[in-house]
Amino acid sequence: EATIKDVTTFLDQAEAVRMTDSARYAAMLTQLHADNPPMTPVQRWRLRYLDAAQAQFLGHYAEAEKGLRDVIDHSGHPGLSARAMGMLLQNLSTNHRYEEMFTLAKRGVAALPGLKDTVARHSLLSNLSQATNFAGHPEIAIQYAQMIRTDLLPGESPCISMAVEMAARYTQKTLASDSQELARGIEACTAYGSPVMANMMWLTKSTRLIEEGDPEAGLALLDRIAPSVEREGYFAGRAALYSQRGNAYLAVGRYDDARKAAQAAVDLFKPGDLDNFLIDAYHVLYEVAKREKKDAVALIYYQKFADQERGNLDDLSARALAYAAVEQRALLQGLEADKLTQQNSVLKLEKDLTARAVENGRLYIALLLALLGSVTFWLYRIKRSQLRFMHLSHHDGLTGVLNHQHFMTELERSLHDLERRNAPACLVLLDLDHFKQVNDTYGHAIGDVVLKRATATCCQQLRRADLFGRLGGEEFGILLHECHPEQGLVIANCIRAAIEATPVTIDGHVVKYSASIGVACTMISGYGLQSLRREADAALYRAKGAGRNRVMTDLLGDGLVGA
Ligand SMILES: Nc1nc2c(ncn2[C@@H]2O[C@H](COP(=O)(O)OP(=O)(O)OP(=O)(O)O)[C@@H](O)[C@H]2O)c(=O)[nH]1
Repeated sequence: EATIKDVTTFLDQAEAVRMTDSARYAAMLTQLHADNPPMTPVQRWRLRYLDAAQAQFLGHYAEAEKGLRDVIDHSGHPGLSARAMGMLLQNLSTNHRYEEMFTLAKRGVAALPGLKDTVARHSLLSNLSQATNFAGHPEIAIQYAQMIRTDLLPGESPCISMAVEMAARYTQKTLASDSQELARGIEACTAYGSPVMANMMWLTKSTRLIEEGDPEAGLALLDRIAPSVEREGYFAGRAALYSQRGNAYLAVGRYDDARKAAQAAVDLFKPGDLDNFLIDAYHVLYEVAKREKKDAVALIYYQKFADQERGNLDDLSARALAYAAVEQRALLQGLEADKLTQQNSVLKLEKDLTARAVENGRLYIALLLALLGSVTFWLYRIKRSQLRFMHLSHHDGLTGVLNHQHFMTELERSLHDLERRNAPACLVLLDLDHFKQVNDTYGHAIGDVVLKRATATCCQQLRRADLFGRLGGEEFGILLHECHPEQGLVIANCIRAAIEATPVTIDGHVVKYSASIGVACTMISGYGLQSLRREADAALYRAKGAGRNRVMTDLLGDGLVGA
């Protein structure tokens, strides 16, 4: 043996002879393991697959299954995994694990569309074809087989597709021994160099010949292919060869040969095995024993034959049931998926609706808040303008103190209040002196400034509780709360002095001015508004008359304070 130079090439070569030269294939695998050259992960997975294939070929099913499942689940190589699936289908079928087999077949069908590797595709399709044929659906098996043929590249052999199609046609009972397709299939596989598959079709042909009533021709054919079947060592081929021979010998009356052939078939199997070929073999053994009048032996073989046939019938229905179960499950899963999608869309709709309701709710709240805000704002503005109007209607526009009307109203209210509490107060009337002259000399605008300044000066002398108002023109009124006449006189004089001491300076002009003040107090003139006002007016009049810039009161004895 030459040393392995390129592992991939070596693996390719091994795979190429797998179906055509079993012995060489086995030798190549042995060499690869012995040399153990360095390998890439993909090369290792290929070897794992090829080892599993060999284990399966030799009937070591558990070992084969382990390797194949490993490749399917862990190689991460779609082509290799598809081929492993195909081989595992055969494995499971041989071991009557039909539900697992059809479940795997479903997985294979699902993997088909994404499978670019044509070799892997064809391998998977051919195994799917065999699996469905086995399940009693040869019509679907034929379709899978034909899918391979329409997919063939120029120069590629139709051998495999023909072989699986012929198997399905046999199940369908639409195949005659002299069928053109069968002849073409045998031709294709012979040309392809696959004696294993050519032999299986030869065996189908011999079966049909015997069934059609020509056991001589069947026997001749079996004798012709026997060396090749033996050489290839394919288990199913040998079992078919021996049991067919048994049938043919029985049909031509060569009982001894028939018994030997049938026994050879039985010997291939282990006790407890169930197989189609065993039905035929035991049937032959029973018939031979019966014809040789060995009744006890015949009875034993009849029992075996009956067991096999019943087992086979059970197996047939088990396959059909398993197939149906897997189909049903797939259908159910589809329905479940549909239902889930529907439920999901309903849930989504509900979620959308809820979200929208929440959104709407939020919008309403926002609108309400905005409305409330604007109402509050408007209320505030209305209130503010109301207050402003009130202020405007109660105060003098130029000086900011109470206007005449409001001063009089407040004065009356205060006097009532003071009277009730028996508290003293003084009414002060103040009139700027010769104000006409100020206006005439400096103009009206400066007259206004003087009025404002005089007001501000007065305010500085007053307490919070005191009332201060402009009675008109340059005349002002002040109510001094909680104030005795002597106090009133002092405060009035302070105001007068402050006004005199605070001239207005405008554009370099110093505008001097003064005020005359009349004071009337409740302790002398009483709480009556009219009398108090009258007395204060009289005092003011007296102040003017006495030369202005002075304070006069209603005090008896006319105690006057001059400037
Ligand atoms: N600048 C200005 N002048 C005013 C205002 N209201 C009244 N007057 C003026 O105040 C002057 C009042 O003059 P009179 O009543 O003759 O008295 P007076 O000149 O102050 O003389 P006596 O009161 O006798 O000292 C008038 O010339 C009015 O036009 C005002 O709001 N602004």
